[in-house]
Amino acid sequence: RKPRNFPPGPKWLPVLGSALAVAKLRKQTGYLYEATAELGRRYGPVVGLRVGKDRQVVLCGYDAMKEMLMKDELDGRPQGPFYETRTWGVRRGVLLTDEEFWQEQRRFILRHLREFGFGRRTMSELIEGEARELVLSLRQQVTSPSNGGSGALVSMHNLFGVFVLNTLWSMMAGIRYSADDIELKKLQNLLTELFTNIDMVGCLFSQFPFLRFVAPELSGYKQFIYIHQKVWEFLKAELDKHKATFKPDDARDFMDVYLQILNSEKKKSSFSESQLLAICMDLFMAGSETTTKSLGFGFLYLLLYPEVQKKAQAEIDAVVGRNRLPTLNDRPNMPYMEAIVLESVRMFMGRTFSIPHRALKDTTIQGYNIPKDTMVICNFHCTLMDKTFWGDPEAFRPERFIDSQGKVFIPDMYTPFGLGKHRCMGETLAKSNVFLFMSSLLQNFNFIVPPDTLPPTTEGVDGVTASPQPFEALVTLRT
Ligand code: HEM
Repeated sequence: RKPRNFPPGPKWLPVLGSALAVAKLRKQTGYLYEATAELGRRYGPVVGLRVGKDRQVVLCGYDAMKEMLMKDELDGRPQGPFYETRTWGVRRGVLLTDEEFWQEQRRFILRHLREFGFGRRTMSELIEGEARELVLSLRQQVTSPSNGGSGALVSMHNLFGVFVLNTLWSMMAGIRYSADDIELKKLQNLLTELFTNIDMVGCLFSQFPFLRFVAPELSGYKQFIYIHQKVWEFLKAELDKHKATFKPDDARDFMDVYLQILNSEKKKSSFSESQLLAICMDLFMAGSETTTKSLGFGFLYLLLYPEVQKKAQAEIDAVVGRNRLPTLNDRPNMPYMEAIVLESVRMFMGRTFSIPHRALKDTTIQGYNIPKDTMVICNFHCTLMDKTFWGDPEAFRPERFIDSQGKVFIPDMYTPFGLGKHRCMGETLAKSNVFLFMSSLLQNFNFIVPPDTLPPTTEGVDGVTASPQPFEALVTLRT
């Protein structure tokens, strides 16, 4: 039964709820974000759904999103097998936990990651180092005699993964992976596969939990467990190495600081070894896929909009020159590059949702009743790709973020990192990564659509977060 004054939406059928209506629209439009945006056009900016056991509210407008993100009683995260199985039966980590447990852990992570550079000068140096490695590795490919020294065909959508992860992992665990690390590559491929097969609102086995037992493979349960086990084993091996070399008075990275707390008598009950592994898993997942895909979409559009590439290169030449790589200190003087970063993230997040929230008690959004335990999620497509607001949302036009004085201007409607207390913890790191990786590459190389091939499609691959479809660029050295 629909609760009284619940947000409007498609009819609820027994057992399935509105699952069929959503699935039909998804088939027609190709994407879950498009399907729910269509429901927003039909029913208004607050759409009420039931998918299997889950009561879901999808927000399709800025006012509704802002109201939700700023309300404490909507700061919960969903519960159920999907959110518990990933950490072996109890919700742990920081991405999908709530209330006191989450507050304590979020505060601790932010405070201590800062000690190792997060948001500080050391972080810029780390990213600059990774950008340098990326440029060197691409230069080797481009100038390789096997390519006749005249450029190389480079697979762009997965070029950045390891370099992006290294900027976070150096602070978390003091580790820098090589771009050819087979184990890490395997793990990243598994994660990409997982992210393609589930949605931000869950998947078949989370909405119809009995399917775990009757159709473990078909419902995605088996794959979900397998991939989480692999990630867990990978992180556990790193933790074991840390424990073997741990010195109580000499914390080398975040893992060590956490181990210090675990060894101390004063530790609070939310701290445990499995919580440390869950934090690592959350940051691993939240930190690398998002930034990598923003870079992927960014370069895809730079291929499609060569004039944007030229304008960016002119700014880089004027501010940085060619004798050194860009640094974060150059950023205030490079509004066009900054605008390209904002536009790349818009193109990525405009194809996806926020992380789901949960009502901690009965409340309202835009006058509709939201009963306790309802899942509430923002459809960022409706704000970041809103035609009425942006005019030409499908176009890659960094100029939209530059005001008449040539300064960067960010409208309120631009909220790809969320708002309120759950706001993304990695916003500064992510934007700095995209800025330095893009500007360092554009300073040194030209990226064009390979001759005799069609330009890459802007159609993404649906999933938890959208990815660009695999595409290649012909990369040549700038002369
Ligand atoms: C372009 C890159 C990124 C985008 C667009 C992005 C976006 C978001 C969004 C929309 C949320 C959800 C806010 C909410 O639930 O209300 C979030 C949460 C989060 N992000 Fe990011 N993110 C990015 C990169 C990163 C990076 C690099 C990290 C690594 C430190 C990170 C760590 C997190 C964490 C831990 C949360 C959960 C925060 C909480 O619930 O308290 N993100 N992010």
